[in-house]
Amino acid sequence: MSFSRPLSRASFSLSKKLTAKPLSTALPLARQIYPATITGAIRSLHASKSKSLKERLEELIPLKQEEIKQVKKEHGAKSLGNVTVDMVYGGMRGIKGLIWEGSVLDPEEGIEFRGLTIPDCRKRLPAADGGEEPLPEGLFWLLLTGEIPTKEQVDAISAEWAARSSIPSFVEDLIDRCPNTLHPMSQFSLAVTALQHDSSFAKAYQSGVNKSEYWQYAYEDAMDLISKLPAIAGRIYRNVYKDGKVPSIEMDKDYSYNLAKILGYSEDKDFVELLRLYLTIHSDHEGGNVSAHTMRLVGSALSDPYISFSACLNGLAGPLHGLANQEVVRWILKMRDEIGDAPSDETVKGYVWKTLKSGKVVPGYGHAVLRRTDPRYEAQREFALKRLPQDPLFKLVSQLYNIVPGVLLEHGKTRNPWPNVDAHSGVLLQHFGLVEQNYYTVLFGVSRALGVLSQLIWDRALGFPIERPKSYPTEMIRKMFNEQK
Ligand SMILES: CC(=O)SCCNC(=O)CCNC(=O)[C@H](O)C(C)(C)COP(=O)(O)OP(=O)(O)OC[C@H]1O[C@@H](n2cnc3c(N)ncnc32)[C@H](O)[C@@H]1OP(=O)(O)O
Ligand SMILES: O=C([O-])CC(=O)C(=O)O
Repeated sequence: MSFSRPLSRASFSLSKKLTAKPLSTALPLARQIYPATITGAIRSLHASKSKSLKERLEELIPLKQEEIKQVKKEHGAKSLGNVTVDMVYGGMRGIKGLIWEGSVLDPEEGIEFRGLTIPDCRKRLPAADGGEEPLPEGLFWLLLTGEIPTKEQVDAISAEWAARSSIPSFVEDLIDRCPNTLHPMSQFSLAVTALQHDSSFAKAYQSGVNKSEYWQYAYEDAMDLISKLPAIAGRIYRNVYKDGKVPSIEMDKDYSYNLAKILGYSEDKDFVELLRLYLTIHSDHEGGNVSAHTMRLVGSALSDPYISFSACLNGLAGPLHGLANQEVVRWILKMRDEIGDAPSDETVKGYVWKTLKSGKVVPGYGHAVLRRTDPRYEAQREFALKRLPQDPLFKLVSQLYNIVPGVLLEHGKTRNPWPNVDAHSGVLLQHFGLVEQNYYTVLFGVSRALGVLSQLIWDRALGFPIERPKSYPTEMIRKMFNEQK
C-alpha cells in the first residue's frame, strides 16, 4: 500500500467538492429525495424576506403536513428495503427507519443540509460583517425552513438569542457546585436538565394544551435553550479551567462571538471565525447518529426539549461518537510524547499499528455511514491550510491523513478508512490556546443543539408518534428461521 494513495483519493474528493457549482447541480441527492419541497423552498426564498423565523414556520408547517399526508397516501404501503438478521445484530446499520428533514448523509457525497453541501453553505449562508465563515444562525434558519435567510434575518436571530441568553441563578449555582473533576459533558447535561424548570412545553402539556399547538412551545423552548447554551458552556469552562469569572454576553454581537467572549477568546478574530465554522458544520448529521436518534427517541415520549437534549448530550459524550474529538487530541499528544514532533512516516505507521494491536480504535478515523473523507474534515483542513499552515500539530494531523487510511486498509476491518470530523477539530482549538481536551465535546454539543432542536420542532409540528420498534431475543430468531427450514 503506497502512503500517498489515500491522500490522493481524499484530495480528489476535496477538489471535486470545492469546485463552484450552481445550486441546480449542487442538490442531486436532495432532489432525488424531496424534489418538490426543496424546489418550493428555493422558489419561496424571495417571498419570505420580510418574515420572522416563526412566521415563516407557521406558513411552512401546513404545507409539510399536507405533503406527508400525500406521501403516505401514495407510498404508505411500499417497502424501503429488507431487514436482515445481520442488520439487527449490527447496530441497525442500513435500516431505513427514520424521517429527518434537516439533513441527509450520502456515503460518498457527505452531509447535505437541506440540499446544500458544506462548501455550498460556506459560500451561500450570510457571514458576519468582515467575516468569511457562515453564521450558525443562518444554518439554523436553513435547517428549519429549507431557505437561505437574508443577513437581516440572521441578525434578528443573533439579537433574539442574545436577548434570551440569561440562565436562572439556581442553574448557575448548580454548575458552580460541581467539582472540577466532574467531566464537562456531565456538567453540561446536568445544567441542561435543570433548565427544564422553565420549560414552556412541559407547562403547556400539564395545562392540557391542544396537540396542534405543541410545536409552538417546542419552538420557544428550542430558542431559549440554544440562547442559553453559551452561558452554560462558558460557565463550565471558566469554572473548570479558569478563574470562575464569566464575561457577559454582548446584545449586539452574534452567537459565536458571544460564545468566544465567554470562553475568553473573542479578541482573536480567527478564533471567532473558527467557532462560526465549527458551530455550522457540527450541527446536524441526519437522524440515525447516536445523539440525534437519542433526541428523537426521548422527545417522542413528549419529554420536553430540555430533557430530550440532555439525553442527546449523554449520547454525544460517548468516545465512539462526539467524545472522539477529545480522544484524537489525547492520542496525538501521546504519540508526540512517544515519538517526537517530527517523526518519520515509518515511525508514525508503527504507532498506528501499536494502537490497533492493543485492541483499540484509531480515534477520528472510520464512520458508520461515510465512505470517503468527511467533508467536515475537509472544511477544517482548508481553514487550517489558510490560517495556520505552519502549526506543528496541524502538520502531524496532515501526516496522519497520509498514513492512517493505508494502515486501516491493511488491517482489513474498518469499512471506511478515511478521517471523520473529529480527526481535525481539536487540533484547531489547540492552536488558538483552547487546549483543554475534555472540554471539546461541549462545543460539539452546542452545535448539535441546532440540528436536533430544529428537528424536534418539526417532530411536534408533524405529530410524530412515540418510537417503539420491535425487539426479539436470540432464541426466538433461531426458532423463527429453524421452523422455516
Ligand atoms: C461525530 C462522530 O460520531 S464521527 C465518529 C467518531 N468516532 C471515532 O472516530 C472512533 C473511531 N471510529 C470507530 O470506532 C468506528 O469507525 C465508528 C464507531 C465511527 C463506526 O463504527 P462501525 O460502523 O461499526 O465501523 P465498521 O463497520 O467499519 O467496523 C468494522 C470493524 O472495524 C473496526 N473499526 C472501525 N473503525 C476503526 C478505527 N478507527 N480503528 C480501529 N478499528 C476500527 C470496528 O471497531 C469493527 O471492529 P469489530 O469487527 O472488531 O467490532
Ligand atoms: O453520523 C454519525 O453516525 C456520526 C457523526 O458523524 C455525527 O453524528 O456527526
